[in-house]
Amino acid sequence: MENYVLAIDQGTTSSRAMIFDHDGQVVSVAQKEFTQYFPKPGWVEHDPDEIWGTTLGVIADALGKKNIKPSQIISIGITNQRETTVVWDAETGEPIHNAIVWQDRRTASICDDLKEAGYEQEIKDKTGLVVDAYFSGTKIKWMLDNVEGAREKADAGELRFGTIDTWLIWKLTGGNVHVTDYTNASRTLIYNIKELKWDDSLLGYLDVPRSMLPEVKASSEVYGKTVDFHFFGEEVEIAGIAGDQQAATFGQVCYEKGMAKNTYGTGCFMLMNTGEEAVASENGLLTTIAYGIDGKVNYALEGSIFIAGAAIQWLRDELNLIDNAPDSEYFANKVEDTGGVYVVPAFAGLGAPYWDMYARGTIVGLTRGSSKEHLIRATLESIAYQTRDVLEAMEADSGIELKTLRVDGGAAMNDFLMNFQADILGVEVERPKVNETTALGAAYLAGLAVGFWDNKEELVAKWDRDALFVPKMAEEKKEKLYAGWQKAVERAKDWSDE
Ligand SMILES: Nc1ncnc2c1ncn2[C@@H]1O[C@H](COP(=O)(O)OP(=O)(O)O)[C@@H](O)[C@H]1O
Ligand SMILES: O=P(O)(O)OC[C@H](O)CO
Repeated sequence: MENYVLAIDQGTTSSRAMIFDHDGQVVSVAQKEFTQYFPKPGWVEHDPDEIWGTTLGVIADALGKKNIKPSQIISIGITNQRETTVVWDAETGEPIHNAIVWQDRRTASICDDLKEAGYEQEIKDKTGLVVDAYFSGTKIKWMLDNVEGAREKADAGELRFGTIDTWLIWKLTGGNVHVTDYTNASRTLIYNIKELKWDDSLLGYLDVPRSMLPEVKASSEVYGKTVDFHFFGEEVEIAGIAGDQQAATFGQVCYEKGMAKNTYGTGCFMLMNTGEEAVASENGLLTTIAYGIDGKVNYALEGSIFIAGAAIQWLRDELNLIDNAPDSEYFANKVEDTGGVYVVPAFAGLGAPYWDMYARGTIVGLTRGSSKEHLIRATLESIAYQTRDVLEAMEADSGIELKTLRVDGGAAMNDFLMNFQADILGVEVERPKVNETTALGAAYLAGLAVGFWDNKEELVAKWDRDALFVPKMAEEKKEKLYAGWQKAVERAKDWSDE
């Protein structure tokens, strides 16, 4: 009977299970959306139990659809929305609060306090991150300070913290294993990415007790086994962990220094492998761990864009301009251009390279003739412009001029967007046949750990191109359009005073 690797891809809006064969092809997939809670403007929460429930559900569905027995699953890889923070009671396993999601802005004032106290440079030097509400550290502090009794319990060693990988592994192993990997730890604001350890000074600044923290491991090794009860009678090894953007980098086989990928999902995240060197950014990017495998750690420069595909969901759900995301391509193609309209989707502030927690969404350039089609096209184009902002920073920081950008994720299926992306970057854009590179990367990590695949070279040979988008736009037009975008961004900055 054939063996497979199971990848669990726990994303911002849905949980997915994907089963891969030895060729790296998707054999079965199941997906379930879950509830997004917006208790106040700028706040975003998930229910950790619903995340767990949907995860178990999609595993069962993916197996059931193709009649695959759990005994055929050789190992499990986990990849996850990053930074999203869960704190639970070690004894009961009950979360003390909803998960605070990466997009949540409630801790902006904690970040301001850290900056005022003069910790910004030290935090950047140690963690590779900027001080922003995006990362887990301030979210942990908020929970300990605001949930009744939490601080006392944390001080007594009775609470556990985890990003979503850690939470799922805790549940899958029946509360036996409390781990994370380098990539997820590197998003917390409390982990020293050069010394590879939780940092006592940073923990002190945020009042986070060390007893809450998971053990940090490589991205590809056996962490533990599922308990029988949850995994339908089988104990299966959990053998891969990576944050979703790092997993996509691994699935896109960007193993060489200078290779980069951009994933167009809820947000948009470009990562460039910088090899074994942690390159400090001078231009508003993050330095992060790409993966840790075979006793070595590879670093990446990252440009994190908070809102990309989510802006298309906004067109669909809030403005009711389209019935589904792919329709955006149809409407965008009905007009020659946006008629001068720019949409800056700073719904959750602006991430790289601006890092403005107080920016908010803006539409500029409207005239009496502006139409639904113009607005839809401008929203799609905003994803490409944000990517150019990040690419410029990345080329400046790395000194590497990118020839080709590998793309993936839901919105990378939009050919209009990919053509415009190539045009506005002046760089070729290539899309692989397996667009689910996030899950694929997690599967590769889990498969390598148990010998299902031998080495990275074997994986490189499996990468196959679906489409190549070549830049065609005249230089002058490209730069004029981009200058308009930069002007629009200025209008979105520093808007909210909450
Ligand atoms: N054809 C499309 N054109 C534009 N956006 C799309 C298209 N298909 C999906 N999307 C957007 O991509 C996102 C889903 O991509 P996915 O990779 O599943 O994201 P995530 O893992 O963040 O949930 C949604 O925000 C959706 O609006
Ligand atoms: O769930 P995604 O794919 O939108 O990814 C979210 C990122 O990990 C946030 O850092």
